[in-house]
Amino acid sequence: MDNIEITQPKLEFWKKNIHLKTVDVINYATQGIGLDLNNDRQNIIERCIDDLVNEEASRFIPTPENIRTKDKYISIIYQGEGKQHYDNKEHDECWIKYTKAIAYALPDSLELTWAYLNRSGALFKASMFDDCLKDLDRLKHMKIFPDDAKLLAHVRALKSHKIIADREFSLSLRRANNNEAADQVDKDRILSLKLNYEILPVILERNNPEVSSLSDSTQLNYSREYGRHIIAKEDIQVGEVIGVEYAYASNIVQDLKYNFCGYCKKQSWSSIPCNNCAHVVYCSENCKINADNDYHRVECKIIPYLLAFGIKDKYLLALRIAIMGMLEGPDKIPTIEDLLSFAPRTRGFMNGRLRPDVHTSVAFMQTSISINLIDQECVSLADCFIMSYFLLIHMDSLPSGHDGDLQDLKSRKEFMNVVELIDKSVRVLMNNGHEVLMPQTDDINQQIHMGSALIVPFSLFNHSCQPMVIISRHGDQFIMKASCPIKKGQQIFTNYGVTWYCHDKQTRQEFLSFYNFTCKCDACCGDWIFHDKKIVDNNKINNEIFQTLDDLANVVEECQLLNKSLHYLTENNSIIKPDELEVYSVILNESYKFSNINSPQAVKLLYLLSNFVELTQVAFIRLYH
Ligand SMILES: C[S@@+](CC[C@H](N)C(=O)[O-])C[C@H]1O[C@@H](n2cnc3c(N)ncnc32)[C@H](O)[C@@H]1O
Repeated sequence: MDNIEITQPKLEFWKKNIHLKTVDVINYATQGIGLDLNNDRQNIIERCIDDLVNEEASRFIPTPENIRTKDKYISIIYQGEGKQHYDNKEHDECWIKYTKAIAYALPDSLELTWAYLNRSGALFKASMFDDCLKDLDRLKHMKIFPDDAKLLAHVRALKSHKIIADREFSLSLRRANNNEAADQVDKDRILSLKLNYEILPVILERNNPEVSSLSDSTQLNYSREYGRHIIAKEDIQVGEVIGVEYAYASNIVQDLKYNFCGYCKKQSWSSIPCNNCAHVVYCSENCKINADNDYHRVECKIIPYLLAFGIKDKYLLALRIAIMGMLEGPDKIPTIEDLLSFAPRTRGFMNGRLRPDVHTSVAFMQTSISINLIDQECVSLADCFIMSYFLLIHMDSLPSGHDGDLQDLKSRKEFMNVVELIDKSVRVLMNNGHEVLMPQTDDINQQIHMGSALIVPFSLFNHSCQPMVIISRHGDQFIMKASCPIKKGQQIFTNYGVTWYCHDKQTRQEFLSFYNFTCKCDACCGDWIFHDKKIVDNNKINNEIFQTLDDLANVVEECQLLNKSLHYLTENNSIIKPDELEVYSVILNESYKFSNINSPQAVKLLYLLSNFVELTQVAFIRLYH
């Protein structure tokens, strides 16, 4: 059942065909008549569509069959699978199946009542009593609530309340006896600490007047060589917060879409579904309303079709960005003339400031496509045609009974406008998007890939294989911190792939080929052989950093302590509070005094700090016990 969103063979064939056609056109346009993929974009898009409409096999966009959105029978199947996992005591698997049963059930249906009740049972078994009670509470508002279900719900609620009360009582007893040790080994307590761990939003002390989500210790510059980039206006210490921002738009990968709130991106166990589609859940009514207002009311109707076409997560996020632009209003989507009228440094500024929450700033972000990536380009353009088609159908901009003939569509200006808007969003996202990773409690060394985010001000930073910053995520807020001391006037570089510094030069340059520039960092120019990731893992870091230096006994000792505590924290699955990180930053600031900033040793220090920063983030939790 897990392959509900399978791509259908007819669509596969059509997509393949449309990709092949696009390959021909792009090859001819770029190599044959020398058009530029970046600057002659409109021309290339028009040529692609021209070619498609001349080809009978590509001309009609087929309508996917058996589109599954809310569906009583799918919900029932998931309930059955959930029950099997319940009997096998597989709590995590059981919970996810019941959540899917909730997502697919029709509003106010008997299936929805049973799905909530069953999930409350899974949560009860996994000792998630607060969430269990939330699900049971929802049942009170269900239109269909049979007596046998009512009785079960009532008994479960009573049991949950009793366990919660007993817990509180024993906790207060322990506190009264000051029995810290016993307190620490209480597994339930640790789990509930993690579940309820909230990090307050971080607020910058001094804001940059032009880019308010960056610190005033930074400045936005422009040069021909680097484009827009950020420099330090004053000396910056390790650990100093450089930027704090919410994503303009972000998404959750399909595999994890039932684990997280689709709006605020918190892991959520007692989630509620969208009323119309089965593809998103939320932690609260509030998040549901916000998502609908911002983008989901449009997305909701077309996502099932796009999933049937096998459109990938990144393109779906680009579509979301385009929809947000359309909903903000045509004045927020700049024209070509607007694009040309701005000075390069202040592109997209409004009243002298960059507004990371407004589509205009997104539309002015840098895009550049490498000629080496033709394949990706073709997939991308073909997907843009498909997304534009379904978007227009939903927005009722096409005549009724329209049969998907591209010839007819091509003559419509609104179709071409939408293709161009989505294509632009794809390119903005590819060039500026951030991968969002999350630590997980069961294996702290392996992060999970949660999704992607577009964080406008963070995209003003250029790349270096020796990054100077570290980015962590708290809910939908992203925090950038200095990972090494930065001198006044220096450009501040980030790393476009969090773990790239573990790879050799050739591999790094392959990754970077997409961005169309040659990295001139010391590691690339000097062709350093970066250490293998394993060497820097945990307890091997300490002595290596300082082995060539004689008189650093204190720093070595502190680093060893630091390393030991990291090891301890990792083993015990702990969370570090952001203010606790300060002490580590002090030690690292000291260490950097004795270690050349442009050296592989400095990368080891960076690795040490990133491990700590990782532990300040809430980890992905699975229900094991
Ligand atoms: C996320 S943007 C960075 C901001 C960009 N410089 C701008 O003007 O908006 C990525 C693009 O910046 C440029 N870039 C990034 N790192 C660079 C570097 N180290 N040297 C030169 N250009 C770089 C490349 O054109 C890349 O495609």
